[in-house]
Amino acid sequence: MAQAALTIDGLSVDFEGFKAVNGVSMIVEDGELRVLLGANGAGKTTLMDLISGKTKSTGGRVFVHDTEITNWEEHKIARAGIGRKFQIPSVFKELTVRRNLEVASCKNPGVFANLGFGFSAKAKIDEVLELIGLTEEAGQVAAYLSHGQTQWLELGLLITQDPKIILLDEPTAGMTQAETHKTSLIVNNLKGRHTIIVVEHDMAFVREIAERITVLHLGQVLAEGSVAEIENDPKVRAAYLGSKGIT
Ligand SMILES: Nc1ncnc2c1ncn2[C@@H]1O[C@H](COP(=O)(O)OP(=O)(O)OP(=O)(O)O)[C@@H](O)[C@H]1O
Repeated sequence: MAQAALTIDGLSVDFEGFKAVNGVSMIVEDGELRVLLGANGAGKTTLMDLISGKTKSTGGRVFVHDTEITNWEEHKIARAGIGRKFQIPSVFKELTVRRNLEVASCKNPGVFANLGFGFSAKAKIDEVLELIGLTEEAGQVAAYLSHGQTQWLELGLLITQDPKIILLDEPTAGMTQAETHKTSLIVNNLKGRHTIIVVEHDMAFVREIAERITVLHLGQVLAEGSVAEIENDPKVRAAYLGSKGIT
């Protein structure tokens, strides 16, 4: 049976009486890709903030595998294996794509020490370049990348650090249709290699990547299931975008 990578148990946060996340429980298995859906204000970003330690919870618990990380400091949670990609990229614009990945790999020498220096480190970076679809741009200075390419490089920086769990906040925000499609190919390639939680509004993208979806509504879990189950769930249709359902 698959092992739980992330266990969230009754997680809550109270902002001066307002419960933005209210008793959320969910289990994400090793290698699973989980999509978090919900209307504006449902609590998705706050839940990601609670998992990554940006916001401290007022109730409930979070575990990475068997380690409880509830309300640890953000950097300690990152070290425990939770990597988060924000919409605002943190790439070094003056460095090439490959150099950016090399710098990121130095932040986690353990991964590369295991592989040995030199050829193996290069091979690992080549593998990441391939995964994020930037092999041809390896020698290009990051400043000249398109918005989509910059986002993929940012994802590459995260992968290079080998987190146990990757949190992606709206990875296709601001992307063209073609870039969104390529992002779905990249995310699909990551399936099974990494445990990933994606917050996303774009249903066309969600249909391309989703296995299991958790729907949040008013800070609580409203439903959990496959794309088809979620799209046909009357509770979800009623709560999400009024009576029009998910579009
Ligand atoms: N620090 C805070 N103090 C008070 N209220 C907050 C705080 N952070 C978030 N909220 C409120 O909590 C609710 C959930 O917000 P959150 O940003 O998590 O929703 P979301 O599902 O990510 O929405 P969106 O899709 O619009 O990003 C909102 O009503 C928001 O105004």
